[in-house]
Amino acid sequence: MQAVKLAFLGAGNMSGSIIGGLIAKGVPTENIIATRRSEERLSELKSQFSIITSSDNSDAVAKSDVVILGVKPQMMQELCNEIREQVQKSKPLIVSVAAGLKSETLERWLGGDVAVVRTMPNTPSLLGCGATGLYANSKVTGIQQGLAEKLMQAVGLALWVEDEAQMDAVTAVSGSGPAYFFLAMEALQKAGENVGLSTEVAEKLAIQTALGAARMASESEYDAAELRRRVTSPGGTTEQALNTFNEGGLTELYRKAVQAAANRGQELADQLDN
Ligand SMILES: NC(=O)C1=CN([C@@H]2O[C@H](COP(=O)(O)OP(=O)(O)OC[C@H]3O[C@@H](n4cnc5c(N)ncnc54)[C@H](OP(=O)(O)O)[C@@H]3O)[C@@H](O)[C@H]2O)C=CC1
Ligand SMILES: O=C(O)[C@@H]1CCC=N1
Repeated sequence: MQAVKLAFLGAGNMSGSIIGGLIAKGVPTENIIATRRSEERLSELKSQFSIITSSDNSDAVAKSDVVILGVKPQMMQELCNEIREQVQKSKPLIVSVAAGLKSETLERWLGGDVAVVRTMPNTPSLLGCGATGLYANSKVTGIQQGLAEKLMQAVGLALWVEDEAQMDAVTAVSGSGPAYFFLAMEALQKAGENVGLSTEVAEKLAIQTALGAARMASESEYDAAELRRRVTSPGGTTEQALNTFNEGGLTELYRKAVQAAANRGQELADQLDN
């Protein structure tokens, strides 16, 4: 990754998280160009990361080996129109982080015969704790595939899917997933306040408990179900809480929520593909 020139087009929340994660891993800041339309936000990015910033997307493409498309799905066709000519000239590897949009659609918007890796990262990439699903179209060479994998591995876990349709499932589980856990922390904090804790104490306990549970699930030889059982004393306090979650249909609620997110990915693809 050290010598690879990277362009992040549309460097907002998601791309900013990847950029931060890459810099923390030692990727040279002079090899990273980030674009946005807002000059104010560009100077914020420059002062935050000391990277090269620009509002000229085509010029950023011309100077890069790998181009990360980081705009919202609804803005993607406009961006592709803007960079198509340069992409056809210099043929960089295109990496999309957009939800829903299929690699075939992106390739067509970019004029055809373009190597596209569709990815679905998440914002914990900022801390090197990301989780990214990747899918490569048929134009991606082995070397480019390795490059995309290294890029995402630098900021966390990177897993390839063989069937592009699974990218909507990845989006629904890990792309959107951090928000589910943030919501759980918010809810646990509020519930803690309800049983008498101060906001500050409830917040700290909720966050540390989430961190501890995630680390245990990740590092322990036991799976989450066994770890859960080990907290749950028969006739004890946890059992009462878990019974309440079960009565409220928490597992079914997760199923529905993840299904709704996956459906939305598909819907976005159908709406935007033209
Ligand atoms: N947020 C998340 O957790 C995740 C997001 N994603 C995907 O990442 C993509 C971006 O999401 P997110 O980072 O949240 O969105 P943001 O709005 O934070 O970032 C996108 C940025 O793109 C810039 N932009 C829009 N059009 C252009 C253009 N033509 N040229 C240059 N810059 C442009 C905008 O900045 P300005 O107005 O200054 O131009 C905008 O802030 C989406 O496709 C989403 O599906 C994927 C995984 C997780
Ligand atoms: O909410 C979204 O559409 C994007 C994709 C995954 C996370 N954020």
